[in-house]
Amino acid sequence: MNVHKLGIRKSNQLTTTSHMEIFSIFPSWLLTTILVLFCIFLYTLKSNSSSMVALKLPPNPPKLPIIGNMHQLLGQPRHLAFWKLSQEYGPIMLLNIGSKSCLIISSSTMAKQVFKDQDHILCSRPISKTTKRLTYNYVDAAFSPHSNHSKKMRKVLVSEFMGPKRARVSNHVLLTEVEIMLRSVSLHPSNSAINLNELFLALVKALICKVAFGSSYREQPLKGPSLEVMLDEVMELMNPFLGDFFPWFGPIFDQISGRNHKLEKLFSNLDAYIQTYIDEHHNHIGQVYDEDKDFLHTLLELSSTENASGDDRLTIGEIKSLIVDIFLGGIDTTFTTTVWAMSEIIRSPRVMQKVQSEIRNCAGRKQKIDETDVSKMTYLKMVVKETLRLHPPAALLLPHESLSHCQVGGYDVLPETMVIINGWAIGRDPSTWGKNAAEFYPERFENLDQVEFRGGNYDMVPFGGGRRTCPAIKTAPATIEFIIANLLYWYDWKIPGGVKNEDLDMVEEGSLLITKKLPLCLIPTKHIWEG
Ligand code: HEM
Repeated sequence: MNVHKLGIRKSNQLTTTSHMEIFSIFPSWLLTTILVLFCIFLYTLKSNSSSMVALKLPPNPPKLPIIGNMHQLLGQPRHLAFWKLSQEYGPIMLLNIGSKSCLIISSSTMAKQVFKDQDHILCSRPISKTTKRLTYNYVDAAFSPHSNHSKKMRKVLVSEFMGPKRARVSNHVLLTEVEIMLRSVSLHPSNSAINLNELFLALVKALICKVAFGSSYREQPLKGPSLEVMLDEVMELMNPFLGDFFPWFGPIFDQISGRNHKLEKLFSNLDAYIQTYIDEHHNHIGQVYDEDKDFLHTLLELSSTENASGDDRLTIGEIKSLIVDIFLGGIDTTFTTTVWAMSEIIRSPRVMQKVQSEIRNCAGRKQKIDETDVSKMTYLKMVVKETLRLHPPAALLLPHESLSHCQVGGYDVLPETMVIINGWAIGRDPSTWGKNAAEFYPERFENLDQVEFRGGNYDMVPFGGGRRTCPAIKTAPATIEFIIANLLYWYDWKIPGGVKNEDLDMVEEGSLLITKKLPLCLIPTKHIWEG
């Protein structure tokens, strides 16, 4: 009994002592803090798990462990794979590709919510190994995640490359390059086909580079690969690296497969290409009149302490990244659309006849067509619009990314979700465009004045939308109209080999940029005016 009592007492004593010891080691305020923090932790855990339960995520096709939905995208162009899935799962879907969640948008209603209602949240860009490297670690305008810096760079690009200051030069360069193109057509052996892909690529490349580098631009670089070779490599490397989606094992495969090495080599070639122009411009910068300054001159001025201060001053990396932006954003998109436009026109004798007579009537008999003539060519504008509806060169635009949690179409979208807008599917949606959605029919725009590239309804989105809209939304169509107007004014065109117009091959190729698989080769005949 005593022993028992003693035992109890002893154990009580022990307990009391150990409490005392704890209190002596940890002061009471610390223990209280730990207790409060623990309660907050439990509460957060509970509220997180209850909000997880309450989340309403978009429809998600069945997925496999580790790779997620990747197997559903293999072996076909991505815009087609997404479109097929959307037929089953709807205009908003959530796919998992490795570690990334991707929201796939396939209707104008959903696109409107992304570009308008939630634009402030869905305006960022996902990071990837290729874009990070080619943009000098995201100091550019086009591919950087949303930030004050990316906004600043977009402003510089828009005002200095596309703004009114540069418009005069751009127009002059366009006129000159179109003349060069027409001369090369006139020198072509008669009755033989011209490869219009080559013709348009040379024109657009010269146009962008002459506005960027001025008269120092050379068609072939002094050393290293040509710009078009580098652009082809960019397109290949823009396809995601495994490491972008599978951070645990992907980087090893990227290393073994040689993709990392390819990217490094491409970057160093592209960097050297731009550096040559920077060196040349540095050598002459004091000797150039204001009116002769090209884009690169202006950027270099903005990098000097005399002309810019603090945050406004550009670094050499920032300058190079803006040049990369206009190369990647401007050349292939414009030249590919011109090829599609000319292909659709030649395929339909009705459209050809109508657009050609408009062009010839509006311009009348003259030596040169100018911008004012083209501004009157309403049917030609519809033809270019219809081309961009059916063949948006960037079928999936550029991916966006969510900055924080938001809702689209009543579904929850979590932070850091990649948002892919299927511009190709939106432009061909029969619920918007009717039964003849897949047909090339420019007249559909006659009564649809409100369907602008960036109209209120997002029925077609070849230039994207919201704050990341393509800054060339007005200038690029005007350039294409001008090229087509000139080709059709001076020449009549036919397909070689007796192929019927409607049988012209229109097979698509590519995943980021959807090009015509076979080059467009046509025979020109100089137009003879009657009387
Ligand atoms: C037919 C020609 C063109 C088409 C169809 C086109 C299409 C696009 C598309 C779909 C985007 C992504 C928009 C988004 O994320 O929502 C984009 C962005 C961009 N484009 Fe274009 N583009 C064309 C011509 C050009 C040209 C000529 C340039 C410059 C010389 C250019 C520069 C850019 C830039 C800098 C961006 C990034 C804008 C940003 O993220 O803020 N594009 N373009």
